[in-house]
Amino acid sequence: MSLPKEYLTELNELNKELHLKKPQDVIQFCATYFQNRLEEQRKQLWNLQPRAQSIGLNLFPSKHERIEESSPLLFKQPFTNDDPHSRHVDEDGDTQISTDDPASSRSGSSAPAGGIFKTGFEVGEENKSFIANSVDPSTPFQFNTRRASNVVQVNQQQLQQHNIPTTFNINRRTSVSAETLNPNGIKDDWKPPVFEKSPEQLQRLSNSVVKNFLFSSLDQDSLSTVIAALKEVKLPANTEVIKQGDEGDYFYIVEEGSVDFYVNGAKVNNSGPGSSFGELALMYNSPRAATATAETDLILWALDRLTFRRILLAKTSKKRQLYESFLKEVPVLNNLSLFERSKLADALDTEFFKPGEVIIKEGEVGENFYLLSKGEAEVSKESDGVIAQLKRGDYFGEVALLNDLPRQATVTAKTNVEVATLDKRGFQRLLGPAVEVLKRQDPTKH
Ligand SMILES: Nc1ncnc2c1ncn2[C@@H]1O[C@@H]2COP(=O)(O)O[C@H]2[C@H]1O
Ligand SMILES: Nc1ncnc2c1ncn2[C@@H]1O[C@@H]2COP(=O)(O)O[C@H]2[C@H]1O
Repeated sequence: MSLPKEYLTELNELNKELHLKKPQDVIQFCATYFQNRLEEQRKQLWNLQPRAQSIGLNLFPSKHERIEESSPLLFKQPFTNDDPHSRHVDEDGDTQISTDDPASSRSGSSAPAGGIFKTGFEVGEENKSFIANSVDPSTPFQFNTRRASNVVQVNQQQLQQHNIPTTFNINRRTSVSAETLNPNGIKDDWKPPVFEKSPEQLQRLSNSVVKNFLFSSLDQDSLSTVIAALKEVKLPANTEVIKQGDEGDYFYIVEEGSVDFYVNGAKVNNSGPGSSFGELALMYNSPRAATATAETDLILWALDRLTFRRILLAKTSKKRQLYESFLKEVPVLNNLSLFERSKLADALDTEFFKPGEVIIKEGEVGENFYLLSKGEAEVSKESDGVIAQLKRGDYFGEVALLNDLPRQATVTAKTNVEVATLDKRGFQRLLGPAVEVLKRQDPTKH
């Protein structure tokens, strides 16, 4: 009998990790590995809550929701007394299920978090009788909702339609502890991993990986931390390194070989030595945006999610963070994918203008495209006077670049103005589907 695909995926991932880390205590390793997977999944589920709510589901029933005697405990993690899925008795003696809202702090049990296996497999007396009741994950999907009558049947098609992964055991009650959802998703007692490296590996790292642009802005301490946390991964050609839709675990830098990227089965990209990939899911806590497959044998350096977020992301992608939310507000960029938007953010520069300053002058050669991020500006023509007003989220300077013409109008700051600028090359390469929209909306043709 063959196992369901999701099980095989989990086991393959574990296998990959075992090969990478070759732990001495295999059982402890597997236990910790699955504990971390579980936390990640719950977090992912939390991110899906808005989408689930849009189809009438609540993945996080209220913390104080009473258990109906007839309702079974939907998922059991039998390792700690502090199990967020367990029943516990609250001050006024009521039995409750703890489904802590991840946005609020951990509450309920006063027992210290046991942590997997730290308690020697203690199972709270209260919990024991429920373990047997855990729902078989192979049963049809059921979400428990907040409503009284309570169980909503959701078929796989509906989940897929709304892009909610069907791979996890949706039958369980989910909980994300506050610990896993602090702003960076980083535990306070977090310590970066350290992978010992031979002089030969260090030499290779200093010849190649450290030259990746992401490392250039790291101070010496951060650089040492990241280098220690990198682990070498050698993979044969045709290996799937990342699968579209999966959760993000590692960020990769290519030392040798080349990688193909596929979105919905179509090849969209290829990258070689010195490049990096796998950052999007880690930055945005989103599912993997593409499948990455080894075109040739590969030597990669992998950086775990937490070190990536805490060190690399914190120090290097200020610009992405700065522009991330603004770019979402720009109507003309609505159709850009997350990938396109973040590449665009990387390429933007910021310029400031005082009231009355000319940003673009009619008749001059056009070099930049502009997105107005702060303030107000006006467009005028010598022949017609003021013809348009611009505010946050508006763009200008596209006409000259699209048509290879001199500037068709003057743009002047009315207040203090901040603009994000994109040079001609970036304009041609990075605006993707937005270019068609810009052409359609050409103000000189209306
Ligand atoms: N066109 C593309 N769209 C999305 N991701 C891409 C593309 N080309 C390369 N990638 C990389 O593929 C990675 C897949 O995992 P992530 O979504 O974490 O990050 C993604 C990017 O680093
Ligand atoms: N009616 C208009 N005619 C010309 N340019 C306009 C008009 N309205 C807005 N603009 C913007 O003003 C910009 C001046 O520089 P560009 O010609 O490159 O691109 C132009 C447009 O982005």
